[in-house]
Order: sequence, then C-alpha cells, then structure tokens
Amino acid sequence: MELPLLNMSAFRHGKEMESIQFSHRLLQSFTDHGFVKLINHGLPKETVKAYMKAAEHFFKLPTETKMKIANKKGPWPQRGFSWAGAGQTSKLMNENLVGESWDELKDARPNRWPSEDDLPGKQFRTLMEKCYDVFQATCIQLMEAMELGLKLPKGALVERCKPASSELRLNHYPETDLQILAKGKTKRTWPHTDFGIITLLFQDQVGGLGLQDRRNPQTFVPVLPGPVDGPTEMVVNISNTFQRCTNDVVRAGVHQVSVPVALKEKKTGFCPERYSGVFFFKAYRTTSVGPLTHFISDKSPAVYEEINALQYQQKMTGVLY
Ligand SMILES: O=C(O)CCC(=O)C(=O)O
Ligand SMILES: [Fe+2]
Repeated sequence: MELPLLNMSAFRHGKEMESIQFSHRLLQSFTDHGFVKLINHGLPKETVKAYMKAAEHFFKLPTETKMKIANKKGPWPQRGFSWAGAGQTSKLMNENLVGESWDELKDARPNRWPSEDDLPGKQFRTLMEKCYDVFQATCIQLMEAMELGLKLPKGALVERCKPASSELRLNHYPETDLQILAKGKTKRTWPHTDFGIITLLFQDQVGGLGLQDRRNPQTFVPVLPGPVDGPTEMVVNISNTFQRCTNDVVRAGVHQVSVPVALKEKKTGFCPERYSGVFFFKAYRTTSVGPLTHFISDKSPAVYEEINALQYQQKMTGVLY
C-alpha cells in the first residue's frame, strides 16, 4: 500500500476541472486510507520550518521552566505544557516514552505562553498565532474540496468549523533506547484516531509515523518524511468528527508513532529524539457533529446521535479520563 501524494495547487490555482479532479483524488485517498500527503498546500516553507524550529526551542527549555506553564489536570482540552505520560492517550502508554506537548487553543480557557524571559522575544507567540491562522485557512480549503468531492451543498462542512476552534500542538519525543521500543510493549504513540474533523501533521526527518493498513490491520505503513530539499509535505488525516458527520462514509485514519523503518533492524543504540507539529481542525463547540442528512437514508440510517461538538468532546473525554 502506498499513500498518495497529491498536489494541492491543482485545487488552489487550477481551472474548475482541475479542482474537481483534485477533490475526487482527495476523497479517494481519504476513503481508502483515512490519510493523504499534500504538497503545494499554500503553507510557506519558511513558516513550517520556523514552526518546527520553535518546537525545538521550546522543548529544550529546562523542565522547571516548562512546568511554569504546565497544563492543569482536568477535562480536555489541554492548555500549556504536558510532560511525558500526561497526554490524552497516556493511559495506554509507557510513562517515559511519550513526547512532551504544548497546546494552543483559541477558545474557552486562556492559553499558557512561555514568558518572554524564558523564551526571549515575542516571536514564539506571534509565530504560533500566525501558524494557527494559516493552518486554519488551509483546513477550510480542504473542507471546500471535500464538499465538492462528496457533492455536498456549499458550506455544509465549512460552516460547522466557524468560528475557528482548532488546536495547535507541538510534540517532542525524547531519545529512547531502541531495545525498549523493540520489545513492542511501548511506543512513542499508541495506535489512535484524532478527535477533530481533520488533522494536519508536519514531521521532522526522523520518521516513525505509521498508518494502519485497512486491508491488513496488524500492519502499519510508514508515512515517511518528505525530502529535505523538496516541497514541504503535509500529512492530513481524517479524524473522528469527520467520520461522524459522514455517517461512516469517510472513516478516521488510525495512526501511531514507533521505531523508524531505517532503525528497525538495529538491535542496540538509541532512537533519536523526534519533533512534530500537529493542527487539530475541529468543529465549533455549539455546532452539530451529527451525521449530515446527505448521508442518511433508509438503507443507511444514522449511526451516530445528534450532538454538538462540545458534547462530543466531553463524551470522548469521559472515555479517556
Ligand atoms: O508525532 C506524530 O507524528 C503524530 C502525533 C499524533 O498522532 C498526535 O499528536 O495526535
Ligand atoms: Fe494523532
């Protein structure tokens, strides 16, 4: 199985036929795999580079400094720094191997920013806010493409995601003994699906991201980092809310982070630290995340109850906490 790599400029700048063609290819990849890789997605290379670099700067701060903005335990969503083992899926993971994460959300609870004394200059916050806005805009375009691909009325998906309620996250997976990972009892991230509508994902050159092969669920297909000097590759996955809205027509992609393919045969040594940046594109709190009427018929009755995004989130948190 190979994950399609699509060129989004066909949708962004192409003629109508090209947009339609892109939308069909996008839908096909999402339907087949719950995943796609995109180039020419409109996100400037420098912005993505700076975003990943910011992750390094932040996570290299001393633990005490990061702990000043620790996420307060409680119901999801997170705010601020979460240490190894404290993430949403931590109950399933080895405490010591989970990455640190730092979350930025633009709704109810205030964000927790590193102070300027700790991470000098205003750049960090400004950059994160800029990234948030460009990632959000890209997700809206992807929703437009999906409306086209799924033959939905204009706005059917886009309107569920306004105003912006997405979540920006930086992940750091510390260097880990390969022998520990090889035992298979621990992973950097256990197989899971994300909560939101879709997720944008940027990874460094280390590798280790794997996507479940639907025809062969025991197998995780490596989603390799793109070439360093090539265009910036963006990985996109379908998340639970999208699956709900389409009444299981387009299902969420199960993924994990484990040993990079290049290191699979190595018995000793260390798996290098890894950074990734993710953007969880989510529906607005009070909008419905029930199945769209388009996907409901006598033959395919609604699989999911009619609830709003916040209720869904709370329901899911109840499961995980
Ligand atoms: O680090 C990665 O590549 C994946 C992270 C992930 O799946 C998540 O944060 O939900
Ligand atoms: Fe994920």
